[in-house]
Amino acid sequence: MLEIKSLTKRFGDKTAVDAATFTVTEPQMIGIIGRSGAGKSTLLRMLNRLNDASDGQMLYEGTEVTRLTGTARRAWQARCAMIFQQFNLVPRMDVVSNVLHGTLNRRSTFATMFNLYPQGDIHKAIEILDRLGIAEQASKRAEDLSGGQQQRVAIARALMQDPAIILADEPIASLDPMNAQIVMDALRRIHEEDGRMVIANLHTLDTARRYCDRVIGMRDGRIVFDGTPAQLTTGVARDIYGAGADFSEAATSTAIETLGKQGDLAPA
Ligand SMILES: Nc1ncnc2c1ncn2[C@@H]1O[C@H](COP(=O)(O)OP(=O)(O)OP(=O)(O)O)[C@@H](O)[C@H]1O
Repeated sequence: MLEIKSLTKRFGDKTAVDAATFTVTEPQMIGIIGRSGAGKSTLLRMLNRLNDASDGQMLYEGTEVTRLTGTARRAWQARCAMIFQQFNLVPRMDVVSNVLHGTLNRRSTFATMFNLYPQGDIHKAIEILDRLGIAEQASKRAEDLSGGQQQRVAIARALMQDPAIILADEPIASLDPMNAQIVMDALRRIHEEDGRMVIANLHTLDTARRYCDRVIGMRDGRIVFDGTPAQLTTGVARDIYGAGADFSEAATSTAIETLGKQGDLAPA
């Protein structure tokens, strides 16, 4: 169980996240939506302990994550792996080595210096790449892959840590609609098949509706909606985005929906 209690982040006199409070009792796939600057990335970065909270608490299975330091903090960062909009791979390194980087925090400095990976880890990395449909890219340099393939490598690197939670910060914002769908499908499958919690910042409403069990809406640092996609009416969405009567859901939509409607790809 993940409990977030009044989690707050201030940068100077700017409150980026203002007393965020929510509980996740079972592994769900959660989408966080809101306009640019609403505090979505800051919230995710606090969950992963990349940013320290200014106030509030976060507990996972009863442990106060907000207080962890040193090795315990790094162990937490492995339990909740993070993926980013820009993939954050090492561009000139081959795909499988990028994936094996996901094991860095449990390897000795010596092994890291000489790029020594246990055979078991190499097999595991290939298996994960295979599961994500990109095993044949294993020996290529990361920079030679498409954006969608690179994001799947980043997901594979996250899975190497066997995380309980995957945090995804705008995972499809740089992708074309087809690759966006492939990446979201992969995250959904990982959630369903492995029972991992997925919390994703999404810049489009339709993606959150389509893939998530639960949607959290943020506005000006505060959580202003927490419910199911069905409860996310156009009126609620208008409030979250702080839009006027002329608000159109299409304005927050990527072409994923359009693609689905055209019947080019089966809906997830
Ligand atoms: N390191 C920082 N220093 C100062 N202010 C920051 C910092 N990081 C974020 N902020 C501010 O905090 C607020 C929330 O930013 P955040 O990036 O969390 O929003 P967001 O909802 O993820 O937006 P976007 O979708 O554009 O990334 C913004 O006003 C931003 O300018």
